[in-house]
Amino acid sequence: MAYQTVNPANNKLIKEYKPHTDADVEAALKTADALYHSEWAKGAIEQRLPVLHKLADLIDSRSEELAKIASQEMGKLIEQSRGEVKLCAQIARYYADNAKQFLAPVKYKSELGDAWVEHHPIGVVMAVEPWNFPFYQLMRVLAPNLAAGNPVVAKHASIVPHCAEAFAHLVREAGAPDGAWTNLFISSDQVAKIIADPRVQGAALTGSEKAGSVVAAQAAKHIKKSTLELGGNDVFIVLDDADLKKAVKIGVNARLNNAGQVCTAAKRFIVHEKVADQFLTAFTEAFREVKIGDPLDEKTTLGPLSSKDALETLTKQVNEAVKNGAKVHFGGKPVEREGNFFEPTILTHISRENPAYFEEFFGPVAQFYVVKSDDEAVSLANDSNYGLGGAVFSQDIDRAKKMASRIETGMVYINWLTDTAAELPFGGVKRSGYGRELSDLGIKEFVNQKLVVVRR
Ligand SMILES: NC(=O)C1=CN([C@@H]2O[C@H](COP(=O)(O)OP(=O)(O)OC[C@H]3O[C@@H](n4cnc5c(N)ncnc54)[C@H](O)[C@@H]3O)[C@@H](O)[C@H]2O)C=CC1
Ligand SMILES: CCCCCC(=O)O
Repeated sequence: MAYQTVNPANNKLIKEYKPHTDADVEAALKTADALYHSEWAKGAIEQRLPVLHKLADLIDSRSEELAKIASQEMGKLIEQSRGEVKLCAQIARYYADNAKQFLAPVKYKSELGDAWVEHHPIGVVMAVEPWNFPFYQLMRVLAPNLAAGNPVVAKHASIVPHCAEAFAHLVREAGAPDGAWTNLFISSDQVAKIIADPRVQGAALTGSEKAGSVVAAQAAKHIKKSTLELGGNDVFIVLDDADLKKAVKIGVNARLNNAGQVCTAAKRFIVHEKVADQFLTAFTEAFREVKIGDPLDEKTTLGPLSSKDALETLTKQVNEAVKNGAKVHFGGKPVEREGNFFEPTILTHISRENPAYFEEFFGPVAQFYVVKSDDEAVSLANDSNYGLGGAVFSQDIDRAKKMASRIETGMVYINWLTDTAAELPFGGVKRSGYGRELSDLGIKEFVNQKLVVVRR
């Protein structure tokens, strides 16, 4: 796979990056493994945390430059890229401030004696990351593992090499030793070899089910732990007592943010029949007002998809959905202009026999369903192979909480879109993957939770 920066707003090639050789990979593993066996990784956590504080400060001081790199490389609106960069600094600071407490020994009451669990790094971790949040996806792995003492070798998506390199430079400039984070422009086969290498103890992947299944199988084959953050087909449920104006505003953002290329984007809009027409009218009006354009233009509200492939995939999916009976209520096709732009789209009348019913649309395409009851909303929500996030809108919080508990996903937001924050666990169930990133849960995914007992 060629590592290239191509501007998705005009498909102009900006830069090609030289792939890393097997010798480069060996050198990276050697350095990372040596670091793991050093005092820096195995010793007191206090020596590692200042790097995260410094990294956060560096990111803040270069936020505009970093935001531009992301927008130019994968098409995210410049304001949303600024938000992503800010979030990365927050994640770095969060672990700098909290990791020591998260990894402190935990006492256990036992007849056997004084007992406690210590938390130790396990070794080099392989990170395989996607293009949709080109900095956030890297920081989600770096911050907890650097705090814990696990060196990371990272393979980023081939369409965001500039982001990958900029991130690696920032980590080094923040004072991280050689081997703490190594970016590798490598192939899938080289990833497989790294995962098989005895110096590597775990694999973290965010991306498609296909990639997740392959990487997790490789890790399992070598008895190594993996975490998977995969696709989603998240619901956005609007009950008959919802604040409709709020639900529409948040719903539009939940579908169109990052041109809809978010694993936790609202994808299936499930609306109570009593308010369905009102909601759909307002939702459609909001889609009509979208301003399609260059993501670097502050006035743009819908940018391009990340690549030509992504546009082709989405176009095929929508055409297939219509062929199988879905109705295009709004939009429905690529925009006639240079770049990878797709119209904000609303599909209705999707029957369970339509393959689209079970598919994730990784773009600005909303599926719209009408239900008669809460039970029907829940069973429709759970009739999915995915289980990542979801949102419930109702002014009766108890009613919404009951529904949230019944939805089979890893995250549910009430009267808000499925969001993310350093202090909140992120992850799903079913074919959306397993494991959690961020929060106190994320830092324990790749540590040895070692029991020590002193016999009285
Ligand atoms: N959960 C999430 O946050 C994301 C999910 N996705 C899902 O992935 C789909 C396609 O997006 P892509 O970025 O193309 O995802 P992808 O799964 O193809 O790529 C994600 C990462 O995995 C790597 N990869 C792919 N196949 C691999 C293999 N066999 N061995 C090792 N590494 C491999 C890619 O190079 C990239 O670094 C989207 O439609 C969406 O469903 C994409 C981005 C983010
Ligand atoms: C703002 C939500 C971040 C989701 C990251 C993802 O698509 O994996």
